[in-house]
Amino acid sequence: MAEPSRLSYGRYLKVDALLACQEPESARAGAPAHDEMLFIIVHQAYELWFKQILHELDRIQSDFAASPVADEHLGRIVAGLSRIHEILKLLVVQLDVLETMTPAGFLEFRDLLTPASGFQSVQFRLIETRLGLSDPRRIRIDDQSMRERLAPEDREKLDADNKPSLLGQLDAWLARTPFVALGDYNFRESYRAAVIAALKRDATSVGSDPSLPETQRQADAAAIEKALAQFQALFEPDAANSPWRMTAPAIEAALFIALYRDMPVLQLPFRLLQSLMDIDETLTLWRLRHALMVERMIGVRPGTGGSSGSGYLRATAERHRIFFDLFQLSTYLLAARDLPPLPENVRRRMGFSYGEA
Ligand code: HEM
Ligand SMILES: N[C@@H](CC(=O)c1ccccc1NC=O)C(=O)O
Repeated sequence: MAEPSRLSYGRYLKVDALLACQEPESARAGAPAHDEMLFIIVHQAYELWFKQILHELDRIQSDFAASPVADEHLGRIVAGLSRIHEILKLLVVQLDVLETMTPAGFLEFRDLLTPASGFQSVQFRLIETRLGLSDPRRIRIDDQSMRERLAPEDREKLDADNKPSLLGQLDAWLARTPFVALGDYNFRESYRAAVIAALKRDATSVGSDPSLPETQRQADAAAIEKALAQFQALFEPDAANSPWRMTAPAIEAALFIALYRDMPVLQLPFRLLQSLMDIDETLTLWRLRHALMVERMIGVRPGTGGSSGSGYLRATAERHRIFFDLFQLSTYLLAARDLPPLPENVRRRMGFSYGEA
C-alpha cells in the first residue's frame, strides 16, 4: 500500500480542496440552475490567474525598486511583463466560454447573487492599483469612491498592500536614463526643435490642401495645434492641467528609447515599454469585452454591485488606462531621416563594446 505521506498529483495540487469550492446558490435555494457551475468555475479560474499576475508583479516590482535596476534583472522584468500579457490574453478569450451561457440561463440565478459583484474582486483591484491606476482617476459611483464602496474587510485587504505602483517605478527609472543628456549632447533641445518643425510642416500642408473640405481642414488644424500644445507642456514642468501623467524627464527618456530603439543598450528598455503597452491594451480589451458581454446578458439593467452596468464599464475602458502616456508618445515620433543624428561618442556608448570604453 502507498504511504499516505508520499507525494501524488492530488496531494500536490490539493485537488480535493479545489473541487470542494463550488457551491451554487441556486442549489442551496433548492432550484439548481445548470449554468451556475460554469459561472462559478470561470470566476474561480480568473481569481487563480489574478494570483499569478500578482505573483509576477511582486518580483517585477522588487527588481524594479532597485536604483539603479540591476542590468541582469532587466531581462527577467521584461519576461515577467510578457508573461502577464499572455495571461491577460487568455483572460480575454476566457469570456467566450462564459458567453455560451444564454441571458435566460443567467437570469435563472442572477437575483440570488445580489449584492455580490465582480466589483468586489480584491485581487482585480490590487492588479489595477499595483499597475498604477490611482484612486482619484477612478470613476465614482453615486459619489463614492471604489474604496468607499467595498466592505470593510475587503478594504483592509486592499489597504494592506501599500507597495509603490509600477507606473511610479517606471517614471523614476526612465527619469534616470543616461544618454538623454550626455556631455555637450542634448537630446532635449535638438529633438524639441525637430518635432516643432515637423508639426508646423503638417499644419502648413493641412492649411494649403485644396482637396480638404473646410470643416475637415479646421479639425485637422485643431488636432495639430493640440498636439503642439501637449508637446510644449513637456517643457513647462509646472504647466497647470498638463495632459501628461508621467513627469517630463520620464517622457523624454521614453521618447529617446522609442526613437533610438535599435541601439543595443536600448533594445531591452524598448521591449519593456512595449510590454507595458501590451498589458494596458489587453486590459482595456478585457474591459470592453466584459462590457459587451454584460450588455448581452443584462441589457441596460443596473449591476448587482449598484453601478449603471454596461455604461459604467464602457467608461472605465477609456478612463482607467494606465500607461496612456506611452501611447501618446507616438504623436511625436519622427521618421529616421528627420532624427537629429547622434554624436559619435554617444553612439559608441550605446553599442555593445566589449573591452573598449
Ligand atoms: C454573466 C457574466 C457577467 C456579468 C453580467 C457581469 C456584470 C458586471 C457588472 C454589471 C459590473 C459593474 C459593477 C456592478 O454594478 O455590478 C461588473 C463589474 C466587474 N466584473 Fe463582471 N460580470 C460578469 C462576469 C464577470 C467575470 C467572468 C469576471 C471575471 C473575474 C468579472 C469581473 C468583474 C470585475 C473585475 C468588475 C469590476 C470592474 C470595474 O469596476 O472596473 N465579471 N460585472
Ligand atoms: N454584477 C453582475 C453579477 C455578476 O456578474 C457577478 C456576481 C457575483 C460575483 C461575480 C460576478 N461577476 C461579475 O461581476 C450583474 O449585475 O449581473
